Amino acid sequence: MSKLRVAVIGARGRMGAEAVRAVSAADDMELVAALGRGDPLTALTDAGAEIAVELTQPDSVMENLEFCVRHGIHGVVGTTGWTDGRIAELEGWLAASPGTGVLVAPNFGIGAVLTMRFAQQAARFFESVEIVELHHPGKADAPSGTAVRTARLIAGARQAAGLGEQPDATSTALDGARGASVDGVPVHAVRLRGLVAHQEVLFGDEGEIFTLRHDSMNRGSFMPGVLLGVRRVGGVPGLTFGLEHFMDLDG
Ligand SMILES: NC(=O)C1=CN([C@@H]2O[C@H](COP(=O)(O)OP(=O)(O)OC[C@H]3O[C@@H](n4cnc5c(N)ncnc54)[C@H](OP(=O)(O)O)[C@@H]3O)[C@@H](O)[C@H]2O)C=CC1
Ligand SMILES: O=C(O)C1=N[C@H](C(=O)O)C[C@H](O)C1
Repeated sequence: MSKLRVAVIGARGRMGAEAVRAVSAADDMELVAALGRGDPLTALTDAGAEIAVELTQPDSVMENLEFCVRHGIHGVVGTTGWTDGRIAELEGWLAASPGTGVLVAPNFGIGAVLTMRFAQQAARFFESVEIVELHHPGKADAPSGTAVRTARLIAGARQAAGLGEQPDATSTALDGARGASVDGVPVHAVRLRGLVAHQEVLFGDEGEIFTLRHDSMNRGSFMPGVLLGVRRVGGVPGLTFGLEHFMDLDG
């Protein structure tokens, strides 16, 4: 069987370097290009890349994806900073390139995907919920893409269950003390040397606290998810948002 021809964009970064190692070590994949900042995107077509793993920064990802989609190169995207406007733009490019697939995964960690699913399930049972995400100080964005996605899933589940706003007497709070509100869910971002990527979701109700916590101790933790995305994305045209769609979570 022929190997999947894979490129990594952002190959010299923390995640990109790990992805280069993981793809190179996978028996069913061939690393055909490894691009850093300043390298021309035409290196992807020159190398005959079928799938590009995109691990750059929010200010670079759109240009890279537009090139990939227009050239029929499937994308496996870990880069964060996704807004409704950006998703609509990406969907527009995909509509003009039928057969091309892009996976955008806010988090490739299997445990992080499960945390999001369990948080969505738990949301309707608790009056209060807050998210604390904790990352290394080199992280460009705050709050994390994972925290934003988790908050939106929780908010959707609360709304579907008919829950109203959470009780919160903020009138005396110092600016920022209650975190950022993502669809009504407070999100707190910690940046601390020594951390990699961590998240806690705290649910509270009368007399009980329910906490979900996930810890990525190193970036190798994201690689099984990246490789799963690479193997699956070519068979799923259009946009897939979230690695859970490539996992049999209910099986
Ligand atoms: N979905 C997931 O599971 C995960 C997602 N992430 C996300 O992935 C992204 C990368 O994270 P991380 O590796 O820590 O960040 P880094 O800053 O370590 O790496 C990003 C790399 O991309 C390079 N780069 C920037 N623009 C371009 C471009 N146009 N073409 C090619 N290379 C480019 C940067 O170069 P330069 O240094 O010159 O700017 C840098 O080497 C972030 O958005 C982060 O949030 C991170 C971990 C897990
Ligand atoms: O920048 C990181 O490190 C991470 N970014 C992603 C995010 O913003 O959610 C995934 C993970 O948290 C690590």
